[in-house]
Amino acid sequence: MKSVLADTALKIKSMEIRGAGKIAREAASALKSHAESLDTQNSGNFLSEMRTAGDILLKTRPTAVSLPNAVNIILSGMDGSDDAGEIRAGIVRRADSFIERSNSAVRRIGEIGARRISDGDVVLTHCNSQVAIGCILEAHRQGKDIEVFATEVRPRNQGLLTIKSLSDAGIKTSFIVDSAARYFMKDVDIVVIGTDAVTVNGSVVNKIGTSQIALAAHEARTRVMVAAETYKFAPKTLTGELIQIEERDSSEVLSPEIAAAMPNVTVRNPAFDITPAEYIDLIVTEEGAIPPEMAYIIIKDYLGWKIRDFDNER
Ligand SMILES: O=P(O)(O)OC[C@H]1O[C@H](OP(=O)(O)O)[C@H](O)[C@@H]1O
Repeated sequence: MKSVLADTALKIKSMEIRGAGKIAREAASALKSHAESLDTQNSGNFLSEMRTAGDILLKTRPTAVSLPNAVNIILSGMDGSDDAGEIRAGIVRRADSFIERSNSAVRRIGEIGARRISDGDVVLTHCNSQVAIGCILEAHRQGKDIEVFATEVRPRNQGLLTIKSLSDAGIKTSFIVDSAARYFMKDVDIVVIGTDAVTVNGSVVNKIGTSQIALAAHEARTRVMVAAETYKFAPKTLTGELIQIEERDSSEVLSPEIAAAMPNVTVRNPAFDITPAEYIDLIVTEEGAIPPEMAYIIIKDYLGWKIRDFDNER
């Protein structure tokens, strides 16, 4: 039988488990199960098994920083004890607390973000972000009469998940192809999106196509609001490290049979792009709404990362 950890890693890689927040919570849960399943009493073996488990999860998808942040939160502090039982209990405690804090952050962001959506607004969203949709659903729940444009999100069509949630909630929704975003931007009051990573300079890494939408929004003077739990802020960008943009398999875009007939064609399939801070009005976190320029403060003062924390990684 496959272990929960191996199963979760596989599901994250294949995108059966997807969405930056969910990836982080499922990784936390898998680390907890793994810790509970290890029957070794030797603390050295226990630590090394857990570090290997963390590495397996980290190798699944490279962009969403919620994943390394979750792994780091759960595995940090393991070295403080030489009692395997105590280490296990610490991991279980931190995993439970991470999952609880994540769920409550999603709810809190929904409440804060909904205040920025007014009665009568037309909202555009891209991809399938639980937190971004949470803001839209909460605005609707408050009785605001809103309408949504939701993009298709080629090649994985996450837009289908989004329109299902919006439709189930009774929200009037227009489903559009990704390339129609600029065409409709004149009708949109606010773009509401999620993120996989926020860098120290306030850039937002999100599903491919986001930066084009933000550019069109900027041109049309339409506001862009990003919903982001604080564990989506990328500490290593403090050291100048860049976020790795995942490039997924070409078969997601073009079937191998069709591709085989065109040997001179290469499919490029980046899953994310980067939207600079100047195209973003506001980032809504569970700690409140902030301008993107405050990302540095979130990473350094709120999350408590210091540049010397990375000294031994040089
Ligand atoms: O955490 P939440 O807000 O749900 O999702 C955040 C982001 O994660 C998704 O990535 P993918 O579909 O896993 O590649 C999308 O880019 C989405 O905007």
